[in-house]
Parts: sequence; structure tokens; C-alpha cells
Amino acid sequence: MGSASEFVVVANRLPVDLETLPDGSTRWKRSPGGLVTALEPILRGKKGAWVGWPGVPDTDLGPIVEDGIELHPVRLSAQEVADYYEGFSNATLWPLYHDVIVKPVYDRSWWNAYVEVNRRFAEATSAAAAHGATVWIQDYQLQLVPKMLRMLRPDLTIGFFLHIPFPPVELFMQMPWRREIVEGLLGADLIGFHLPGGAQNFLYLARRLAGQQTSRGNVGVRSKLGVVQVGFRNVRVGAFPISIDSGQLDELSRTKSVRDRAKQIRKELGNPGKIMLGVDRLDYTKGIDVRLNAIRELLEEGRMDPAQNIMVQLATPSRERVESYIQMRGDIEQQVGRINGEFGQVGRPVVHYLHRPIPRQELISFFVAADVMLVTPLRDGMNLVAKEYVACRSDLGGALLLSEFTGAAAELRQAYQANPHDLDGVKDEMVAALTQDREAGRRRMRAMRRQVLAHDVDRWAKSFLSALARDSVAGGALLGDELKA
Ligand SMILES: Nc1ncnc2c1ncn2[C@@H]1O[C@H](COP(=O)(O)OP(=O)(O)O)[C@@H](O)[C@H]1O
Ligand SMILES: O=P(O)(O)OC[C@H]1O[C@H](O[C@H]2O[C@H](CO)[C@@H](O)[C@H](O)[C@H]2O)[C@H](O)[C@@H](O)[C@@H]1O
Repeated sequence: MGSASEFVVVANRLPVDLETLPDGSTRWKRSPGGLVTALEPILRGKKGAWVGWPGVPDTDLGPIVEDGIELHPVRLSAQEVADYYEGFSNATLWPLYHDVIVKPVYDRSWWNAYVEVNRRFAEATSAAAAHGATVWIQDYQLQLVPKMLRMLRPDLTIGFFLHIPFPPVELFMQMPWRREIVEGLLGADLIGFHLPGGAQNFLYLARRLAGQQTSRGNVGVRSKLGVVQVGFRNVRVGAFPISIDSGQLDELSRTKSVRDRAKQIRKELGNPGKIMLGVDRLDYTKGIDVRLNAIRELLEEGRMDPAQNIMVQLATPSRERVESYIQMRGDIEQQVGRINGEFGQVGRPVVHYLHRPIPRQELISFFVAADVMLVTPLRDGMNLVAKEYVACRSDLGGALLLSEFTGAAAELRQAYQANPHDLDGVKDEMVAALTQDREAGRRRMRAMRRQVLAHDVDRWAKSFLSALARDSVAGGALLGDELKA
């Protein structure tokens, strides 16, 4: 293993999870979610190190090199997985930051585990980083690490990026440990959000907490547009919308093997008139229920022909021990069963549902085969699936139905956009996408492709890292620069 690294990414998960096979042997498999999709190609290009959890509890592993990336596994006990990951990260922060779609649980023992695990991540990062290195901390699971790491290693340049929405102050103020979280984030030199709205929410909050005297002392924060002054330090805050490796997807989607497989998929599905596709982690934020409700009502109203229109839902299992996820899985599977029970035929269901991760090449073939991509989250930081679909449509075919409540909606203006809370609106946009005029559809897709191909993940990483490297304060210009470009 090499010496300490000049560039270190820190994320809750490593890009690969350790999987135990039935015979007791282990192997690495790709971790779920868009964070890994986005960061993996960046880190491979920069030859840095990645500090993260290997996805299974109680596993002691030294540093390893996997697929050209130096991995530094952080051990979590089963109790810590329950309290820090399933509890505070995914039953407190996740729902609070996603518009309280389900009620966040505030539990002191979960918070204590969150503090403890964040400390361990800070220590592991301190050990992996060379003197003067750049460290890039990712996401809501690690919001205390910037401050903890700065105390351990003042020589480091520290960036933080939040992959999920940052909520409005009215919601954030529910958090019993709100001050600690804001102070934790302010340990960074640069804090990035997907959208200017998230950056503004954070700046407003920092200002609101500024000067508040408490038994634990004064936060000592002053904020102006794009900058928070913490004592003598300037912390910059900005919007950097994440993206995908669009060039690679575009290339793969043009290959003969993908084209052939896409045709075969259509055939296996009975060559229906139109194929609608959903691709998501099985998460209540993704609005899978919204699209299923829309389809059921359109079928009931006779506005959708079940012999002509089918849907495929590919759902990766996610956070399977968290109560709200268990309940949602039951609800979705019931909805699928109800639609097929009422409108399917033997051997010809209306909704095809797979609850498993799909290999990358196969997923790309599904994108190429689908006439309408259904992306209907109630709230989503970005949603890379929407961008992946667009990158795969070099033929300019297909249509994207996109929730207004995704980060991607700010860039993909030519999608069929709908408010996921307005079921009639969703139904109308779904019908419009299914029946679009070919030329009009091509114009929409061409415009969206221009955006996605020009703003790829490499550009995202470069714009964040060059802003981090700048020692001058860019001020308000940081807010939303990338969206204007
Ligand atoms: N069923 C699936 N099989 C394989 N990959 C999937 C599946 N569902 C989602 N993905 C991938 O996971 C990533 C999801 O990213 P994103 O849409 O940003 O949401 P999130 O990170 O919240 O899951 C995308 O790269 C997508 O292709
Ligand atoms: O690690 P998990 O608990 O299995 O969850 C997977 C990831 O989900 C979230 O992804 C977010 O990041 C995407 C890329 O920026 C963004 O497009 C999406 O809107 C977000 O939901 C989560 O933020 C990651 O930390 C998880 O690894």
C-alpha cells in the first residue's frame, strides 16, 4: 500500500460493498446509489484514496486497492449500523431533509452513535491524508467530519458536498442537534449543494444561528452572500449540480450489443406499443407509488390501453431494515399486484417489477428500449437516472417524464415536467409523453442531450475542486454559477 494520499474522498460507503456468498466466501460488488455512480470515475482518474464503510458490520479490513482505487475501510459494529446508518442517517436526517415525507425520529442514542462514527471517519481520514492534502467529504451521514477533521489536521484543505436537498430553515430547526450540525459543516473551506436553493437555505440558517448565545457558547458566525465568516476563517458556500459520465454512457448506448439487447427486450416484453420504465432505489422519496397510481387511474378511465402500454419497474433494494422502507415495499408490491390483477392477461402483465440491482450494460439496454422514462420523486437531490436516460438516447427517441421536485428539473427543462403531488397533472404529462409527435420529441431530446453531454461529472468535480483550491473568496458568484453556464 502506498504512502498517505494527496487527494482523499470520504463517504459513508466505499464504492464497493463486501458481499458474503452462500459458501461463506466473499467478493466485492458495486454499492448502490448515485453518489458512487458519480464519484467512482473521478477518483479512478485522480488516483486518490477513498475512506468509507464496506457495507457489512463488524468487518476488520486493512487498506486495499480495488479497480485502481485505494480503499480505506472504516469498521462499523452491528449496533452502529442500526443507530448511525439506519437510525440517525436514514430515519432522522433523510426524511427531515426530504420535506418530512415520513416523520423523522429524534433519538438521543442514535445521535450519540452519529457523533462517535463521524469521529472515527475523521480519524481514519486523518491517517490516510498526506500533509497539506485535499479532502472531499460527502453527504449527510458525515456532516460533523469537517469540524472534527479540521481540529485534528489544520493543514488540510477540506471540501464538503451534500448530495441530498438542504431543507428550509422551518424544517431544519426541528433538529435537536441543529447547532452541532451547522458547526460541523462550517469546519469545511467550501460547502457545496446541488442547487442555489439549498445553498441559500444553509446561508440563511447560518445567519439565523449567528450570535445566538447558548449555554454551549456563541456560534460566532457572520454570513453574507456566498460566504460565512467563522472567526477569522471564510467558509464559502455554493451550488454545484452533479452529473454523470455522459460521454461513456452515450458511447456504450451506441454499441451493437446494447442496440441488439434493446430490441430483444422489446421482443421479450411482447413488442408492446409503448414501454414505460422506472429505475430507482426502492425509496419512498422516489414516488414509485405516484407513477403506479397515475397508470392505474389512466387504465380505469380508459385513457390507457393495457394491450398497448406496459411498464417496467427496476428497483434496487435499499435500507431494507428501516421501518418506513419495509412498509413502502409492501405498498408498492400491492399496487403492482392490483394493476396486474385488474388489467393484465395471463402471460402479459401490465407492470413488470424486478426487485434487484441490474448489471450496468443491461440497464443501458433498458434505457434504449424505453419509450417513456418515468422519474417522479416527491423530492430528490439531483436524480442521476433522468440524466442517464438522456445520455443513452443518441437516437433522439424516447421521452422523459420528470418531477419538478428533483434537482435535475432545473437543467432538463424540455422534459415533460409534473408536480408529483398533482396526480391529474402527472397523468396528463404521462399521456402527452406517450403520444408525443416524433419531431417535437426529437427536439426536446436534442436540447436535453446538449445540457447533459456538456455538463458531465468531470466538469462537476473540476468546478468544485477548483473552487476549493481558490484561496480568494469568490463571494456571491458561487451561488448558482454552474446552472447559468
Ligand atoms: N435497479 C437498478 N439496478 C441497477 N442500478 C440502478 C437501479 N436503480 C438505480 N440504479 C442506479 O443507481 C443510481 C441512482 O442514482 P440517483 O438517481 O441519483 O438516486 P439515488 O442516489 O438516490 O439512488 C443511478 O446510477 C442508477 O442507474
Ligand atoms: O448508501 P445507501 O444508503 O444505499 O444510499 C444510496 C445513496 O443514496 C443517496 O443518493 C443521492 O446522491 C445522488 C448523487 O448526488 C443524487 O442524484 C440523489 O438525488 C441523492 O439521493 C445518498 O445521498 C447517498 O449518500 C447514498 O450513497
